[in-house]
Amino acid sequence: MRSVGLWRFQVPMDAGVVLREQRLKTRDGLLVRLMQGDKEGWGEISPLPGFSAETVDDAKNVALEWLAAWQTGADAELPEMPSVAFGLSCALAEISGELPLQADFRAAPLCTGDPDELFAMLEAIPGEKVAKVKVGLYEAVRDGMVVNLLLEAVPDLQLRLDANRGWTPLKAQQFARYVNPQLRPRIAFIEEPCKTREQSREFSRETGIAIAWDESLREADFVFAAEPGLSAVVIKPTLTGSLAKVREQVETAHALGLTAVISSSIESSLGLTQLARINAWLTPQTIPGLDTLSLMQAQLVRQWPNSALPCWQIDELERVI
Ligand SMILES: O=C(O)CCC(=O)C1=CC=C[C@@H](O)[C@@H]1C(=O)O
Ligand SMILES: [Mg+2]
Repeated sequence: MRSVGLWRFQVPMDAGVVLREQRLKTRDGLLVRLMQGDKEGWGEISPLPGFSAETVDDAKNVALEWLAAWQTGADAELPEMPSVAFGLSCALAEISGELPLQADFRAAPLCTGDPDELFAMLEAIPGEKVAKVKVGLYEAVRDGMVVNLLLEAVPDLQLRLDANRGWTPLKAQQFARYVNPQLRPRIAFIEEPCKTREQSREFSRETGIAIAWDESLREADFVFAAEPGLSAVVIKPTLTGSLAKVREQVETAHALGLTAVISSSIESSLGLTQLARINAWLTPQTIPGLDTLSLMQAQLVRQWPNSALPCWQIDELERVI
Protein backbone atom coordinates (compact mmCIF):
# COMPACT_ATOMS: atom_id res chain seq x y z
CA MET A 1 0.00 0.00 0.00
CA ARG A 2 1.29 3.41 -0.96
CA SER A 3 0.12 6.86 0.07
CA VAL A 4 1.42 10.35 -0.50
CA GLY A 5 1.31 13.81 1.08
CA LEU A 6 2.33 17.19 -0.26
CA TRP A 7 2.54 20.44 1.73
CA ARG A 8 3.32 23.96 0.67
CA PHE A 9 5.34 26.18 2.98
CA GLN A 10 6.40 29.77 3.26
CA VAL A 11 9.06 30.64 5.81
CA PRO A 12 9.93 34.29 6.49
CA MET A 13 13.56 35.13 5.88
CA ASP A 14 15.87 37.29 7.86
CA ALA A 15 15.77 40.86 6.57
CA GLY A 16 18.43 41.56 4.02
CA VAL A 17 18.80 38.24 2.17
CA VAL A 18 19.50 39.31 -1.39
CA LEU A 19 19.76 36.87 -4.28
CA ARG A 20 20.71 38.08 -7.73
CA GLU A 21 19.86 41.64 -6.72
CA GLN A 22 16.41 40.53 -5.53
CA ARG A 23 15.36 40.64 -1.91
CA LEU A 24 14.19 37.19 -0.76
CA LYS A 25 11.51 37.93 1.83
CA THR A 26 10.19 34.41 2.19
CA ARG A 27 11.44 30.96 1.24
CA ASP A 28 8.66 29.08 -0.51
CA GLY A 29 8.58 25.43 -1.35
CA LEU A 30 6.97 22.02 -0.95
CA LEU A 31 7.51 19.08 1.37
CA VAL A 32 6.62 15.64 0.12
CA ARG A 33 5.96 12.46 2.07
CA LEU A 34 5.84 9.00 0.53
CA MET A 35 4.51 6.07 2.54
CA GLN A 36 4.90 2.47 1.53
CA GLY A 37 3.86 -0.23 3.95
CA ASP A 38 5.50 0.71 7.24
CA LYS A 39 8.18 2.84 5.56
CA GLU A 40 8.13 6.58 5.17
CA GLY A 41 10.30 8.99 3.19
CA TRP A 42 10.41 12.78 3.06
CA GLY A 43 11.76 15.22 0.54
CA GLU A 44 11.91 18.96 -0.06
CA ILE A 45 11.11 20.61 -3.37
CA SER A 46 12.17 24.26 -3.17
CA PRO A 47 13.06 25.95 -6.47
CA LEU A 48 15.38 28.86 -5.68
CA PRO A 49 14.24 32.18 -7.22
CA GLY A 50 16.87 33.58 -9.56
CA PHE A 51 18.65 30.22 -9.77
CA SER A 52 16.01 27.59 -10.64
CA ALA A 53 14.21 27.81 -13.99
CA GLU A 54 10.99 26.48 -12.40
CA THR A 55 8.60 28.17 -9.96
CA VAL A 56 6.96 26.50 -6.97
CA ASP A 57 3.70 26.23 -8.94
CA ASP A 58 5.48 24.53 -11.85
CA ALA A 59 7.11 22.16 -9.40
CA LYS A 60 3.82 21.44 -7.66
CA ASN A 61 2.12 20.44 -10.91
CA VAL A 62 4.96 18.15 -11.98
CA ALA A 63 5.18 16.60 -8.52
CA LEU A 64 1.41 15.99 -8.36
CA GLU A 65 1.47 14.12 -11.63
CA TRP A 66 4.34 11.87 -10.51
CA LEU A 67 2.76 11.29 -7.08
CA ALA A 68 -0.54 10.21 -8.64
CA ALA A 69 1.30 7.58 -10.71
CA TRP A 70 3.49 6.40 -7.80
CA GLN A 71 0.48 5.97 -5.56
CA THR A 72 -1.09 3.50 -7.97
CA GLY A 73 2.02 1.33 -7.74
CA ALA A 74 3.79 2.51 -10.89
CA ASP A 75 7.52 3.11 -10.55
CA ALA A 76 7.56 5.95 -13.03
CA GLU A 77 10.81 7.65 -13.96
CA LEU A 78 11.58 10.76 -11.95
CA PRO A 79 10.66 14.07 -13.57
CA GLU A 80 13.46 16.06 -15.22
CA MET A 81 12.67 19.26 -13.29
CA PRO A 82 15.66 19.49 -10.91
CA SER A 83 14.01 20.57 -7.66
CA VAL A 84 11.25 17.97 -8.08
CA ALA A 85 13.66 15.19 -9.02
CA PHE A 86 15.78 16.04 -5.98
CA GLY A 87 12.92 16.07 -3.47
CA LEU A 88 11.26 12.93 -4.79
CA SER A 89 14.52 11.01 -5.01
CA CYS A 90 15.34 11.88 -1.39
CA ALA A 91 11.93 10.59 -0.26
CA LEU A 92 12.45 7.37 -2.26
CA ALA A 93 15.98 7.00 -0.88
CA GLU A 94 14.67 7.27 2.68
CA ILE A 95 12.18 4.50 1.98
CA SER A 96 14.75 2.24 0.36
CA GLY A 97 17.42 3.06 2.95
CA GLU A 98 19.81 4.23 0.23
CA LEU A 99 20.32 7.59 1.95
CA PRO A 100 22.16 6.78 5.18
CA LEU A 101 20.99 8.39 8.41
CA GLN A 102 24.42 9.50 9.50
CA ALA A 103 24.90 13.22 8.89
CA ASP A 104 27.80 15.66 8.79
CA PHE A 105 26.51 18.80 10.45
CA ARG A 106 29.68 20.79 10.00
CA ALA A 107 29.18 23.82 7.80
CA ALA A 108 31.59 26.44 6.54
CA PRO A 109 30.31 29.59 8.30
CA LEU A 110 28.96 32.07 5.82
CA CYS A 111 30.10 35.62 6.33
CA THR A 112 29.35 38.79 4.43
CA GLY A 113 32.77 40.19 5.11
CA ASP A 114 32.44 41.75 8.55
CA PRO A 115 35.67 40.51 10.17
CA ASP A 116 34.40 40.80 13.76
CA GLU A 117 31.40 38.63 12.94
CA LEU A 118 33.68 36.03 11.38
CA PHE A 119 36.10 35.94 14.31
CA ALA A 120 33.20 35.19 16.64
CA MET A 121 31.93 32.40 14.35
CA LEU A 122 35.35 30.84 14.00
CA GLU A 123 35.90 30.70 17.71
CA ALA A 124 32.79 28.58 18.01
CA ILE A 125 33.85 25.87 15.52
CA PRO A 126 36.15 23.09 16.62
CA GLY A 127 38.69 21.52 14.24
CA GLU A 128 39.30 22.52 10.66
CA LYS A 129 38.64 26.23 10.16
CA VAL A 130 36.98 26.85 6.83
CA ALA A 131 34.73 29.84 6.21
CA LYS A 132 32.97 31.24 3.20
CA VAL A 133 32.94 34.96 2.45
CA LYS A 134 30.79 36.63 -0.16
CA VAL A 135 32.79 39.06 -2.23
CA GLY A 136 31.77 41.38 -5.04
CA LEU A 137 29.10 43.10 -2.98
CA TYR A 138 31.33 46.01 -2.02
CA GLU A 139 34.41 47.56 -3.60
CA ALA A 140 36.85 44.93 -4.84
CA VAL A 141 39.65 46.70 -3.00
CA ARG A 142 37.76 46.42 0.28
CA ASP A 143 37.16 42.71 -0.36
CA GLY A 144 40.87 42.21 -0.95
CA MET A 145 41.79 43.99 2.26
CA VAL A 146 39.26 42.03 4.32
CA VAL A 147 40.45 38.69 2.92
CA ASN A 148 44.05 39.63 3.61
CA LEU A 149 43.22 40.70 7.13
CA LEU A 150 41.28 37.52 7.91
CA LEU A 151 44.01 35.23 6.62
CA GLU A 152 46.65 37.15 8.52
CA ALA A 153 44.71 37.19 11.76
CA VAL A 154 43.74 33.48 11.78
CA PRO A 155 46.75 31.44 10.68
CA ASP A 156 44.92 28.10 10.35
CA LEU A 157 41.99 29.57 8.42
CA GLN A 158 41.13 28.45 4.89
CA LEU A 159 38.75 30.70 3.00
CA ARG A 160 36.21 29.95 0.34
CA LEU A 161 35.14 33.06 -1.51
CA ASP A 162 32.18 33.56 -3.81
CA ALA A 163 31.85 36.41 -6.29
CA ASN A 164 28.83 35.01 -8.17
CA ARG A 165 30.36 36.25 -11.44
CA GLY A 166 30.28 39.80 -10.11
CA TRP A 167 33.67 41.05 -11.22
CA THR A 168 35.04 42.44 -14.45
CA PRO A 169 38.64 41.29 -15.08
CA LEU A 170 39.79 44.69 -13.82
CA LYS A 171 37.88 44.44 -10.56
CA ALA A 172 39.16 40.90 -10.03
CA GLN A 173 42.69 42.21 -10.47
CA GLN A 174 42.05 45.04 -8.01
CA PHE A 175 40.90 42.45 -5.47
CA ALA A 176 43.95 40.25 -5.96
CA ARG A 177 46.37 43.14 -5.66
CA TYR A 178 45.46 43.51 -1.98
CA VAL A 179 45.91 39.84 -1.08
CA ASN A 180 49.47 39.00 -0.09
CA PRO A 181 50.76 36.34 -2.56
CA GLN A 182 51.97 34.25 0.38
CA LEU A 183 48.43 34.09 1.77
CA ARG A 184 46.78 33.20 -1.55
CA PRO A 185 47.22 29.43 -1.18
CA ARG A 186 44.91 29.63 1.85
CA ILE A 187 42.10 30.76 -0.41
CA ALA A 188 40.75 27.24 -1.01
CA PHE A 189 38.92 28.68 -3.99
CA ILE A 190 36.88 31.57 -5.23
CA GLU A 191 33.59 30.57 -6.84
CA GLU A 192 33.05 32.10 -10.26
CA PRO A 193 35.03 35.36 -9.92
CA CYS A 194 34.19 36.80 -13.35
CA LYS A 195 31.33 37.03 -15.80
CA THR A 196 32.68 34.39 -18.15
CA ARG A 197 34.52 31.15 -17.48
CA GLU A 198 37.37 32.27 -19.70
CA GLN A 199 37.85 35.46 -17.65
CA SER A 200 37.80 33.42 -14.44
CA ARG A 201 40.47 31.07 -15.81
CA GLU A 202 42.57 34.05 -16.81
CA PHE A 203 42.20 35.50 -13.31
CA SER A 204 43.42 32.25 -11.79
CA ARG A 205 46.38 32.06 -14.19
CA GLU A 206 47.45 35.60 -13.40
CA THR A 207 46.98 35.55 -9.64
CA GLY A 208 47.58 31.93 -8.66
CA ILE A 209 44.27 31.98 -6.77
CA ALA A 210 42.28 28.74 -7.21
CA ILE A 211 38.76 28.90 -8.60
CA ALA A 212 35.61 26.77 -8.37
CA TRP A 213 32.64 26.36 -10.69
CA ASP A 214 29.13 26.80 -9.33
CA GLU A 215 26.82 28.61 -11.80
CA SER A 216 28.71 26.94 -14.66
CA LEU A 217 27.44 23.48 -13.70
CA ARG A 218 23.97 24.51 -14.82
CA GLU A 219 25.03 25.72 -18.24
CA ALA A 220 24.29 23.59 -21.28
CA ASP A 221 27.86 23.63 -22.59
CA PHE A 222 29.49 22.73 -19.27
CA VAL A 223 31.59 19.58 -19.08
CA PHE A 224 33.45 18.34 -16.04
CA ALA A 225 37.17 18.62 -16.70
CA ALA A 226 40.32 19.07 -14.67
CA GLU A 227 42.04 22.29 -15.60
CA PRO A 228 44.84 24.41 -14.19
CA GLY A 229 43.69 26.57 -11.31
CA LEU A 230 40.39 24.75 -10.84
CA SER A 231 40.15 23.16 -7.41
CA ALA A 232 36.48 22.47 -6.79
CA VAL A 233 32.95 22.22 -8.08
CA VAL A 234 30.03 23.37 -5.97
CA ILE A 235 27.08 21.01 -6.24
CA LYS A 236 23.67 22.33 -5.25
CA PRO A 237 21.37 19.29 -5.35
CA THR A 238 18.13 21.29 -5.56
CA LEU A 239 19.45 22.83 -8.79
CA THR A 240 21.05 19.60 -10.01
CA GLY A 241 18.27 17.02 -9.89
CA SER A 242 17.96 13.47 -8.63
CA LEU A 243 20.24 11.96 -6.02
CA ALA A 244 21.55 9.65 -8.75
CA LYS A 245 22.63 12.70 -10.78
CA VAL A 246 24.19 14.32 -7.70
CA ARG A 247 26.09 11.14 -7.01
CA GLU A 248 27.26 10.89 -10.60
CA GLN A 249 28.52 14.48 -10.53
CA VAL A 250 30.36 13.92 -7.23
CA GLU A 251 31.99 10.77 -8.61
CA THR A 252 33.00 12.51 -11.84
CA ALA A 253 34.54 15.39 -9.89
CA HIS A 254 36.45 13.05 -7.58
CA ALA A 255 37.75 11.00 -10.52
CA LEU A 256 39.17 14.24 -11.94
CA GLY A 257 40.86 15.08 -8.65
CA LEU A 258 38.46 17.94 -7.90
CA THR A 259 36.86 18.70 -4.56
CA ALA A 260 33.08 18.40 -4.67
CA VAL A 261 31.33 20.69 -2.21
CA ILE A 262 27.70 19.90 -1.42
CA SER A 263 26.02 23.25 -0.99
CA SER A 264 22.69 24.62 0.09
CA SER A 265 20.13 26.26 -2.16
CA ILE A 266 18.68 27.77 1.01
CA GLU A 267 16.47 24.78 1.78
CA SER A 268 14.50 24.55 5.01
CA SER A 269 15.92 22.53 7.90
CA LEU A 270 14.32 19.40 6.44
CA GLY A 271 16.23 19.68 3.17
CA LEU A 272 19.37 20.90 4.91
CA THR A 273 19.54 17.92 7.25
CA GLN A 274 19.25 15.67 4.18
CA LEU A 275 22.09 17.58 2.52
CA ALA A 276 24.16 16.99 5.66
CA ARG A 277 23.45 13.26 5.21
CA ILE A 278 24.32 13.42 1.52
CA ASN A 279 27.58 15.07 2.49
CA ALA A 280 28.44 12.38 5.06
CA TRP A 281 27.61 9.73 2.44
CA LEU A 282 29.20 11.10 -0.74
CA THR A 283 31.81 13.68 0.29
CA PRO A 284 32.80 12.78 3.86
CA GLN A 285 36.22 14.48 3.63
CA THR A 286 34.80 17.85 2.64
CA ILE A 287 33.10 20.47 4.78
CA PRO A 288 29.79 21.24 3.07
CA GLY A 289 28.40 24.70 2.31
CA LEU A 290 25.31 24.45 4.46
CA ASP A 291 25.40 27.48 6.73
CA THR A 292 22.14 29.00 5.53
CA LEU A 293 19.57 28.02 8.17
CA SER A 294 20.21 31.20 10.14
CA LEU A 295 18.92 33.21 7.17
CA MET A 296 15.46 31.85 8.01
CA GLN A 297 13.08 32.52 10.85
CA ALA A 298 11.82 28.96 11.37
CA GLN A 299 12.74 25.32 10.84
CA LEU A 300 10.46 22.74 9.26
CA VAL A 301 9.62 19.27 10.65
CA ARG A 302 13.20 18.16 11.30
CA GLN A 303 15.61 20.09 13.45
CA TRP A 304 19.16 21.09 12.71
CA PRO A 305 21.23 20.38 15.85
CA ASN A 306 21.53 23.30 18.27
CA SER A 307 19.45 25.70 16.20
CA ALA A 308 17.37 27.98 18.41
CA LEU A 309 14.83 28.64 15.66
CA PRO A 310 11.25 27.41 16.26
CA CYS A 311 10.42 24.22 14.37
CA TRP A 312 7.08 24.22 12.53
CA GLN A 313 5.33 20.89 12.31
CA ILE A 314 3.49 19.56 9.32
CA ASP A 315 0.01 20.48 10.63
CA GLU A 316 1.05 24.15 10.59
CA LEU A 317 1.65 24.02 6.82
CA GLU A 318 -0.81 24.21 3.93
CA ARG A 319 -1.68 20.70 2.77
CA VAL A 320 -1.95 20.31 -1.02
CA ILE A 321 -2.85 16.61 -1.05
O1 LIG B 1 27.76 27.46 -0.43
C1 LIG B 1 27.54 27.82 0.75
O2 LIG B 1 28.41 27.76 1.64
C2 LIG B 1 26.21 28.34 1.16
C3 LIG B 1 25.21 28.56 0.06
C4 LIG B 1 25.52 29.77 -0.78
O3 LIG B 1 26.52 30.43 -0.59
C5 LIG B 1 24.62 30.11 -1.83
C6 LIG B 1 23.40 29.48 -1.93
C7 LIG B 1 22.46 29.90 -2.86
C8 LIG B 1 22.68 30.98 -3.66
C9 LIG B 1 23.86 31.82 -3.53
O4 LIG B 1 23.59 33.04 -2.96
C10 LIG B 1 25.04 31.16 -2.80
C11 LIG B 1 26.01 30.70 -3.87
O5 LIG B 1 26.07 31.31 -4.94
O6 LIG B 1 26.75 29.73 -3.71
MG1 LIG C 1 28.27 30.18 -5.48
